[in-house]
Amino acid sequence: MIAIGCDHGGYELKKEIEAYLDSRGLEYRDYGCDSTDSVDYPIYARKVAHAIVDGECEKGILICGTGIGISIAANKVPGIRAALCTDCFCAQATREHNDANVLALGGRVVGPGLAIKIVETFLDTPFSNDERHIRRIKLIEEPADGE
Ligand SMILES: O=C(CO)[C@H](O)[C@H](O)[C@H](O)COP(=O)(O)O
Repeated sequence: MIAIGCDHGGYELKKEIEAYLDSRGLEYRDYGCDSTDSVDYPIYARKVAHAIVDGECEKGILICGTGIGISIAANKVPGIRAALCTDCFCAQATREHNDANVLALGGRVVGPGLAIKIVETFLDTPFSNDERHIRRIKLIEEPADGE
């Protein structure tokens, strides 16, 4: 299950991404917002982040105007690794290296065609399970003694 959320700056792109997920038969839960009326992105970032850390969803997609504010807010929730991506190289790398569990996008930055390729890459790329990447991800949550 994929958790998806946005603010008003990401609403239109969210609907495009949902149509793509529907076309692939991928299940998702929409945590809002529900229109282009102005709202506050941290609320939706937290809803999606908690859906993941509480185990309701495996991955999340968050969209605001730039993707910046909503990714900063999501990354405040322990266990969330939200990656703001503007290209497919970063989407692939953040899955392989960071085991990112949230993709953040800017609805005012990337067009729907590129955004959907980024979503596809993010969802279809597995974590590498490489020892060095596992070690670094653990260090994000639990810094080593003396740091
Ligand atoms: O938080 C953001 C920037 O980091 C998002 O892009 C928001 O969508 C943006 O700030 C909203 O701006 P608005 O002028 O209130 O539409």
